[in-house]
Amino acid sequence: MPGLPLLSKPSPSSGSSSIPASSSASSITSQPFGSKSLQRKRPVGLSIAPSIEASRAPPALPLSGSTKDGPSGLSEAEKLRQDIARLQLSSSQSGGDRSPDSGPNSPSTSSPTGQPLTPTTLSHSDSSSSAKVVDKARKKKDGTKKKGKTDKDGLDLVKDEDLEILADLGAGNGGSVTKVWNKKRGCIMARKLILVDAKPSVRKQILRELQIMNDCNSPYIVGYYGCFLVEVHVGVVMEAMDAGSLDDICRKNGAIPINVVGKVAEAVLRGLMYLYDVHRIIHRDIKPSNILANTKGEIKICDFGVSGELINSIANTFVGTSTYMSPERIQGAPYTIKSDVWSLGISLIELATGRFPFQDSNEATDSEGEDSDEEEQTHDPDPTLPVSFRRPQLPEKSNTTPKAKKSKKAGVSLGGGGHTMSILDLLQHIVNEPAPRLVSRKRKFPEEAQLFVEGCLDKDPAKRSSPQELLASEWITGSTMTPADLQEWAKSLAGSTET
Ligand SMILES: Nc1ncnc2c1ncn2[C@@H]1O[C@H](COP(=O)(O)OP(=O)(O)OP(=O)(O)O)[C@@H](O)[C@H]1O
Repeated sequence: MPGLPLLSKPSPSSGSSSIPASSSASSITSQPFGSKSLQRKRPVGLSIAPSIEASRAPPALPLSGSTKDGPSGLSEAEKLRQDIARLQLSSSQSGGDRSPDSGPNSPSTSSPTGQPLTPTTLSHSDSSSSAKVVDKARKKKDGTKKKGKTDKDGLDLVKDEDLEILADLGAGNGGSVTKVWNKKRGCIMARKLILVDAKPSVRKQILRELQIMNDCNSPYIVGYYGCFLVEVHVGVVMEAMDAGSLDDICRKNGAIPINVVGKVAEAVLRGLMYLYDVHRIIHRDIKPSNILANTKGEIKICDFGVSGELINSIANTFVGTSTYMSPERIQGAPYTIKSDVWSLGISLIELATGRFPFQDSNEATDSEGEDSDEEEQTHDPDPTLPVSFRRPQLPEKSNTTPKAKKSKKAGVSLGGGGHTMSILDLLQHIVNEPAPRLVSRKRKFPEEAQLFVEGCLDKDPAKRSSPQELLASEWITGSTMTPADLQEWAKSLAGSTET
């Protein structure tokens, strides 16, 4: 971004705006990413958008603590209540697409004991079916009337009192996710509870996510069934993906087979293209924890909290900063769909090798699953290149682990606080050093897969492959993996939530 101040690592006493007031020298040196190699070789001349720092979220202000503001005299909490009510209404009006047996976004139709209630078929790997879905969604956007059930009987309005809690599924920066049984519909769903911050910017972000989820209908996007307010939380009810997120899968099972990773790549690209073509949005937070799988063999993306609308753009603000972020995003250049392509490339290396690519090969941990490559070297093996950076250890993730812990292990989010310097170091590395590659000392990856990842990770976004080009690549078109194979893989995973 032109005119940005250069970012050098300031000392705590420098008074630079790059360092939060609470940072201390010890907190800087104790950061997990603060590798020796970095201290030896400090990149110079790097410009990182100052808004990365601005993205560090202030503490949440609960609804009850909100004050009246604005000319309307309504408190932010009241505005949120009204917005949620409007969204509930629009969800129920589009309820025909959300009944349990209504296609790609159908919820998991097993009883809590695992007995299937309504069998569904797998169709997403068929590209023509994807085109039809895009077409359908486009018509929907154009105002074509939807078929199906309306909310006459209130069936489609998901209410908290209809949900029986079965198990914890995980926790993120935004809230916790629980597996629930919808007594009224007789099916399993996932409920995410987000602590409401009454600040307008946060309210806007939550509503943006809900609106996007509400508008989406794609086999590559996690289905959405409704939202409601519960005390100081917004409850979001969505499709339960019973094999969990890919970061969990990787953590429990080690590296994912490369042919499955190819299918992950295809599903994510189709999801991104759906968002872009139909809704004019870019995801902006592609990473393994936002890619979910189920035992039907489906792979879908979720988490639109930081998705940016291309029209009426908020695209130059930094939100959702993470280590999956592309070099141009780190430097404050405008977001494009190619930034998501970069994040996909980094995610694919992580899934295929079982390790985050920016990790010092000497510091691999044994907590990455038995299949992980302890001797992994995902960077160019040329010894003259700088040593890559260490990712913090990945302890076994408990479903009840608070996000604070998860942030610490992953060290990926500036929003979590406490990792600012180390992550800035990593961001500098991403900008200044060669991109990682899909290589392994232990495994031989197909050349087509390596070329695909190389296409994702060109540091110049103009030269980076587009989703269309990637979908047409040999790795994707030449895949021999069938939907049944994918289903078999998903069913074989340890820890699927319905076993
Ligand atoms: N629809 C779902 N079905 C099954 N599991 C889910 C679902 N949504 C989320 N999860 C699980 O809950 C975890 C937390 O999800 P959440 O979206 O709150 O945060 P995250 O994506 O892990 O992290 P961040 O907040 O940094 O994006 C996920 O990692 C995943 O394991």
